[in-house]
Amino acid sequence: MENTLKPLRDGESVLDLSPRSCVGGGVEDVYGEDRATEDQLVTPWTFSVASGYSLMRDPQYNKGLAFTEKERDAHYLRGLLPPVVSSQQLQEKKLMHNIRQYEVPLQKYMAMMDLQACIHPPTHHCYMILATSYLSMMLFCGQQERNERLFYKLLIDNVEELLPIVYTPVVGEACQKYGSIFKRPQGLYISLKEKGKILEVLKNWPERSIQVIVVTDGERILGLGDLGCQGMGIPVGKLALYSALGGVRPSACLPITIDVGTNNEKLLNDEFYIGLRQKRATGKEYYDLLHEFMSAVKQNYGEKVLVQFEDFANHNAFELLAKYGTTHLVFNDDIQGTASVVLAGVVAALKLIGGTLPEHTFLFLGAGEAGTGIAELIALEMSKQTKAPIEESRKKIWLVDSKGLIVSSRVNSLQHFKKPWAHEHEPVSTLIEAVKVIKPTVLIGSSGVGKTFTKEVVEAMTANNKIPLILALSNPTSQSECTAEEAYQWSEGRAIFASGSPFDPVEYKGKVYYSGQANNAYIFPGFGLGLVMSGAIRVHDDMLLAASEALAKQVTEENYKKGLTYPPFSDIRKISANIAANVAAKAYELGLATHLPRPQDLVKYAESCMYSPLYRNYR
Ligand SMILES: NC(=O)C1=CN([C@@H]2O[C@H](COP(=O)(O)OP(=O)(O)OC[C@H]3O[C@@H](n4cnc5c(N)ncnc54)[C@H](OP(=O)(O)O)[C@@H]3O)[C@@H](O)[C@H]2O)C=CC1
Ligand SMILES: CC(=O)C(=O)O
Ligand SMILES: [Mg+2]
Repeated sequence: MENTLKPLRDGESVLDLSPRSCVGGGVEDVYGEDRATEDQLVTPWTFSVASGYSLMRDPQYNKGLAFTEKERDAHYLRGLLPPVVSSQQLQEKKLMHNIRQYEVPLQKYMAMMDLQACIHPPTHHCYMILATSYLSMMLFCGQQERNERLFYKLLIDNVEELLPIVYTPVVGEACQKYGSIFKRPQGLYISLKEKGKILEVLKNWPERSIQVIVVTDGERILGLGDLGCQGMGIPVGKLALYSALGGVRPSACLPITIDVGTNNEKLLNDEFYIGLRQKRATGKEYYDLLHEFMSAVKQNYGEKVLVQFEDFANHNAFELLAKYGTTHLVFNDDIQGTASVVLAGVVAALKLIGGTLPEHTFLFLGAGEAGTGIAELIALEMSKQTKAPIEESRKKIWLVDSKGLIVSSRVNSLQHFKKPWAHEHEPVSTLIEAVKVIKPTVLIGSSGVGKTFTKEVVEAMTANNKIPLILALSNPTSQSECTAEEAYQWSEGRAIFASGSPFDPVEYKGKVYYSGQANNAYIFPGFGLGLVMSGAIRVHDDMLLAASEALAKQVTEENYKKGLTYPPFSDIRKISANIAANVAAKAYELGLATHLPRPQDLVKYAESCMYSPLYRNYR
């Protein structure tokens, strides 16, 4: 297609529709038409109110059968819809019924994705139609009726049923099969091919007011390893939760996958693979691309856009967080979000297992992002309580990696993030030995390897503790260190158990046991909302503690009676509002908030900021 539209400024896209006044007072020549000489071609375009067919095909505004009689008249919808006028509730009932008909979870995932908007057409009722590109987008997207508000209504109202579908565990399978199930693009793909042009690529995204970006490079997708470009399912899923659980407007959310290749041979040889067919770029080439990306993000969206790093491999994750933590509003969900959710669960569990946080001894299987991130936040909280130096608190926390217990004799060969945990101890090579010699009161799995909490390990925990606290954090379900059933059976019903991916209640010796879901999904939506609503410019560890404290406070007596250390996800909007308020309060206290003056009642303010999926009436 010949397109000679001349952007006004370097890299500025044709889809930038925000009207600007120019120095002389008129409207800016955004599309370069006034400046075009006679020999230059200009694309004819028109502003139009979305109506008729295009309104039905716009996922942000589509209501399907719920368009009212008045709207059908006003928006040229007569005849395009059958006569019945449905309510959103009835649409929801029908769709839930349809989704429940699918027996295969991946089919449910695909049905949900078919409903969700993936790319927002140009924003607002008033938008530009470029005949050629818009038509081709419509054809590309297929004829599926997409309806963003209905998607979020379903997810919010049926969160416990649908969370495992759009999030872990099913999203893991979706990523593994992404190439085969791929129908239309979701999110923004930035590959090595876009090197030097990332700012332009960002400008191709049709939304301008972005508040939260979730970005992955696909190298450590859940516990499934390197899925390359197919990791896109994760940012898409995380951002769906940002809107559904945390109330951040969907149009303000931008999922991004950075494709620097993959070392996954299976994908490289898969004819349906959607990413770059090359080995991963590393070193300078990798960091230069990431730097260009981070600079372009700040240039395009400003200082207050939140960038959430997700599922990067640990050899890059810690470095990126340290590097950009001082210049950007960044947050690593796997290191920091996980830490906050686990600390909350442990603090809440103290009511059931007894003792204070510093009185407990922790043993981790897995010393990567999640393991060391959690360990550090627990140590920080212990130190706040005891007023002892953090080095002292760390001594209560032990970690096992693939080579055994992390001890001082290994210090020289350890990655930097493991070094603070190299305590004085003789070498111990297995988890079971470590449980026997360290005698932890809390056992946390963050290894990404399933079935590693064996019967022997759980029995050893039970022998040492009246009520062992066992957290199997690895995702998806196939990678869980043990199942809920195993935890209750092997501990003879004594364990308090929570896991990264959900397990159904378990009946053991006539009693029903409920396990919680220790997943950062409790934290990041509310945490992000708190940052956005306060206009925070940096993330601080105390904000993670604030989020954790707010979550722990939401556990009720009724939850405790069931053995739960997390509140149910069905209350998540209320939980997120409380987390957001606590995080925002900390941002104001630390002088990191720019949204001034500080709202008096931050919980109410958080609630008032939250996106609602209810249909709007169109004039
Ligand atoms: N529930 C939740 O909210 C979250 C769950 N997770 C899950 O946690 C898991 C780990 O994630 P992350 O920390 O980022 O991954 P990393 O790759 O950073 O760390 C994995 C760690 O596990 C260790 N490990 C691997 N295999 C074994 C083994 N057989 N025995 C002992 N240790 C082993 C590795 O050892 P070595 O260093 O020697 O290679 C490494 O220390 C994933 O499954 C992920 O899905 C992550 C974030 C949030
Ligand atoms: C939950 C999550 O972030 C993970 O498993 O990576
Ligand atoms: Mg993750």
